[in-house]
Amino acid sequence: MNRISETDLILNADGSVYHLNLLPGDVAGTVITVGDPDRVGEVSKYFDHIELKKSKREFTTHTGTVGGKRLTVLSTGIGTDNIDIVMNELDALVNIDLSTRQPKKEIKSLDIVRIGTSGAIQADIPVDSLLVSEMAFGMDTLMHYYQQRLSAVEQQLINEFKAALPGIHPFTPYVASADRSLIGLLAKGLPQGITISAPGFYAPQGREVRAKLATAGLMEAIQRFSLGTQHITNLEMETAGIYGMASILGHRAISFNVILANRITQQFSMQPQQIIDASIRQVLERLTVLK
Ligand SMILES: O=P(O)(O)O[C@H]1O[C@H](CO)[C@@H](O)[C@H]1O
Ligand SMILES: O=c1cc[nH]c(=O)[nH]1
Repeated sequence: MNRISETDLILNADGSVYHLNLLPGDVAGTVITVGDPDRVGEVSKYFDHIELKKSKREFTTHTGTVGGKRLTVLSTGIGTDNIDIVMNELDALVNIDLSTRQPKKEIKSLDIVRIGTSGAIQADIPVDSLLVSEMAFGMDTLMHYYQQRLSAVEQQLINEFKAALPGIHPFTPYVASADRSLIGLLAKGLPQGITISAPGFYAPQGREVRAKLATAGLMEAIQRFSLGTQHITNLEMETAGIYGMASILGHRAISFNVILANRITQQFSMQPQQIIDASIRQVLERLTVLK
């Protein structure tokens, strides 16, 4: 195997990975990702013990333990361009020998659990509820730059999307899925859906403030889209990238969406911080089943 060069994988002077600023021992086998750096402390305040706090740019990391289980919570910032960095650098921390710059013989699989906020696009999904992304459409371009092997269902989803929105959506999205075993372990009793990870918060999620939307009817067409009985349930900005990168690198990923807005009923949560806090507690409780 070729040595990975100094410009393909950049390390800081202390040997830490370039953006996350972390060393291999800093990361637990289960990593909770959140978008907002301020949410990292909102998760780690429930840790019994915090062993590490590091920060660089939008990437804040706390590692500690809850009930004897070691956990890392890490902020990704907004968008899948950051997810490209987070997933590659997390993977390098566990699967590349940073001194020899060679991939390790035994490849390790991380459990990556996103706790993010999201807007629902079906009227019957209540504001303040928690929803798990079973699959996700990436409306950005990240996974088009990687070799991605699609399952039959993922390919069908792309085909159906192209057929249902001809000339309405400007390009073909990519699709990626949650890890089935994590869905089985962590999602019991929660609604599941198909998430759209959008490359922006405003027009890419159908919001018109002053700048005009290029395509009338795009959000309505997305809302109507179905694969059998499944619909697109919600919009956010990272899940498809996390699922796509986890799948090609051999990690398990699952994304929990705290529904703060319903775009159809035009409601926004009256108590977002309390709802996010309750969701964090619920997800931490669910994580106790992981080894
Ligand atoms: O609450 P987080 O995790 O940041 O997630 C959602 O909120 C941000 C937009 O406000 C985007 O990152 C979107 O995915
Ligand atoms: O509507 C929403 C709410 C949270 N995050 C998003 O990306 N969209």
